[in-house]
Amino acid sequence: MQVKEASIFDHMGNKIITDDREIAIIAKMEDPKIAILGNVVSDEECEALIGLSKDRMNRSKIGSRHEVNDMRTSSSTFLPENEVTARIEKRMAQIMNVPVTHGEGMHILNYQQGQEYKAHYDYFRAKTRVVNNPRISTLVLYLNDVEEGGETYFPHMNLSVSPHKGMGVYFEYFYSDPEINERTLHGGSPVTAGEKWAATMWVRRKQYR
Ligand SMILES: O=C(O)CCC(=O)C(=O)O
Ligand SMILES: [Fe+2]
Repeated sequence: MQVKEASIFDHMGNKIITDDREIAIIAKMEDPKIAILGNVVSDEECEALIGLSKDRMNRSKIGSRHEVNDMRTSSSTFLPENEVTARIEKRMAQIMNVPVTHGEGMHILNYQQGQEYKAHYDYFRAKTRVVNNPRISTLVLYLNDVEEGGETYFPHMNLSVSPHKGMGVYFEYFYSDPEINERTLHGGSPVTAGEKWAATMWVRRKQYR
């Protein structure tokens, strides 16, 4: 008998009620669970996060050697904790149904026209050693309306999520069936007009901070 694997994102109904905001569940799919969410952050919060990031952006680094790579041409920064980031991280943790201390913090991404993040996995695929505290889930928030392009796409799922200010996409990849995890391959399509601002929270299985 095929037993359906459990999701941590076990919200029922059309909305998620957090301490300070009602989040809309716009769409979801299973195996892997992917959910499109609305009303995650207010316009003011989006603008505050962009404002806090503007002077901190660095060319994104990826991988354990932290090399600049064509995989990710965007700029990014981890925001230090303050009142705004703490409030939003707490909300993101409630949406993701995990303790906030399991989150890596809020990672802000900026894509200028032509920039992209090629298809990748958010989980670590160490072949030589077991990962002690693996990543299990991701929530990407869109902080502005992108004129054209900049979708988050999942090539194995034939799914592409358009970036709209205040909305987000959740997905998880801790399934015991590796094939399900591999379906979370995703990327940020090139921005073809305008720019894109996004905030990512990656969550670990155990406490991280
Ligand atoms: O920018 C996006 O749409 C995707 C971002 C992403 O994949 C990540 O931050 O891990
Ligand atoms: Fe990612």
